[in-house]
Amino acid sequence: MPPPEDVPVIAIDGPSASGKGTIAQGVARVLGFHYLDSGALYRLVALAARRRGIELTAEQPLAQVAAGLDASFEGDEVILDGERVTDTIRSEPVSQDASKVASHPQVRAALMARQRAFRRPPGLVAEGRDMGTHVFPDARLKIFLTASPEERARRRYKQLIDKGMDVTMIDLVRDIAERDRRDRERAVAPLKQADDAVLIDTTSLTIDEIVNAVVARYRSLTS
Ligand SMILES: Nc1ncnc2c1ncn2[C@@H]1O[C@H](COP(=O)(O)OP(=O)(O)OP(=O)(O)O)[C@@H](O)[C@H]1O
Ligand SMILES: Nc1ccn([C@H]2C[C@H](O)[C@@H](COP(=O)(O)O)O2)c(=O)n1
Repeated sequence: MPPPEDVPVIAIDGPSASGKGTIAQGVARVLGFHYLDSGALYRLVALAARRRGIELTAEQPLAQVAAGLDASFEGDEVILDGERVTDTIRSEPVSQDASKVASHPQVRAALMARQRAFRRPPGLVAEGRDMGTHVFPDARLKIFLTASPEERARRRYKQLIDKGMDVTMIDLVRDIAERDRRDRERAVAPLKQADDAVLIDTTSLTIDEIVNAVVARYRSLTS
């Protein structure tokens, strides 16, 4: 087994609904790499905390929840305390709660080793807000995805309606803006483009075009 630092990482960061998860999974599939959805971990902490009646301002109890999270990823399914929570963690209330718990430094610290453990041969595609800036600063390739706020709201609306969730465009535009502001303005590991990240505005690009562009750039670095 090579040391973790020898295992290549592609870090994909960006604001909500910019397409990070979709693109990261596509790139991982093409390259045969592992995939880390770091946002799911913050979502799981938020859901577990709510279920235990823990206030989202209570940093130390939240960090304990994060450190002891009984969660696993099985294919496309997310399991918490033995229960399938794949769709539950994607709801807008959990999205907002995840952004709140993620503002606590002790929660972020408690999740660090868990995220880094995903770095296994032959490689990892990791997506979130601080993959390139904090969790994998030595990533072989760093991508920062953006899209216009209107396009991101349209994508999220379609995604949640397709899952049968009851949402409105007006609420989504507000929720996305609020979450992005909180994620950008927090003191620790805020959402921001790493200095050495490649910026891709995905507003008018298809999923295939973006996946192909990221894979081509990665291969150009390694050939
Ligand atoms: N380039 C694109 N064109 C059209 N739809 C897209 C594109 N990229 C992603 N989508 C769709 O937008 C929705 C949101 O994408 P995704 O969940 O990957 O975003 P995300 O950045 O990971 O969001 P979050 O950080 O909030 O979890 C999905 O339904 C996805 O299929
Ligand atoms: N690396 C990460 C990933 C996620 N978060 C926080 C901030 C997000 O609003 C929330 C949910 O993430 P998503 O599933 O939308 O990617 O979790 C973070 O702070 N750092």
